[in-house]
Amino acid sequence: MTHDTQAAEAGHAPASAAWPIRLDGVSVTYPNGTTALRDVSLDIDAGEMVSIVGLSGSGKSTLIRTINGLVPVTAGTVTVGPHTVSGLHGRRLREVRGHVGMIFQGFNLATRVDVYRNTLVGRFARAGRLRTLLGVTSARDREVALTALDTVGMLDKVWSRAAALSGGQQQRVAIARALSQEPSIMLADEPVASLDPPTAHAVMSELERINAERHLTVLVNLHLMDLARQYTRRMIGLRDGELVYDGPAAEATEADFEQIYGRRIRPQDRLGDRT
Ligand SMILES: Nc1ncnc2c1ncn2[C@@H]1O[C@H](COP(=O)(O)OP(=O)(O)OP(=O)(O)O)[C@@H](O)[C@H]1O
Repeated sequence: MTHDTQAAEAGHAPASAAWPIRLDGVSVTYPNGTTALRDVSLDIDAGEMVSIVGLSGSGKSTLIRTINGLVPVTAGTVTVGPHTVSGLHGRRLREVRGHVGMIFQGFNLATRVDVYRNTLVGRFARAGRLRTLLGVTSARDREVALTALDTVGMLDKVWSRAAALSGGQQQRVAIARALSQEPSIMLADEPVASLDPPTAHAVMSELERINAERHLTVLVNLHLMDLARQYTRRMIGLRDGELVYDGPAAEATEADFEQIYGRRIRPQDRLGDRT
């Protein structure tokens, strides 16, 4: 009997397998007329960890948000695993989102609530409306949430209020919340932009480890190219909504930097190396 069959027989959803991501000719124009993505096509394999770099306003957030349907596409198609996201609405879109974990620059935790309950929220991402409304959790929900906290080294803070944690600790809890979903894809929108350099490295290392250990597809927006080089093998560069680089991060040259950022590299473009 497989692990998944055992899990299904025990009455709970099996852990998810990683999903690939495909964008095919995707353009996004917001209702105010701003075009944020222009004819972007890319393929990300299941289990890959890929960074997206570019200046503020280049379209990084928009790209990531098309993947879980937070931003509708104007043209083209977005496919995640077996689902075409573009065109989905309502319950079917919510179902797909349940498989996509998301981490934000500002952590988005309920700061007055303890770490445990913040993490358990991830378990409701794939639950029915009634169970979510009633807030009913199973023994497995509690176990998955606590395991996720253990994975990111936050188990000893389980009863702390989120507001009492440092930025780096809050981002770890946000990662644990996303892991509690047992996601097939993890999207991270500038996850380290609010953190000091050592903490930024620690959080990036965490994402790198989760990608390797769980074989989870990870897509991470970064505005600093040196972080992309240090933590991801493949880097995508956006400039004014256009894909201008897609290749090995380590091999990106100063000329590639200029192509993506439209200017020469400056000292403030580097966070510094991991220790
Ligand atoms: N909801 C929105 N309505 C209208 N325009 C938007 C909206 N969201 C983003 N934009 C515009 O779309 C373009 C791309 O923005 P986006 O946030 O995707 O870029 P980004 O590279 O993630 O930048 P940042 O790091 O500053 O968020 C910008 O010109 C931005 O002003």
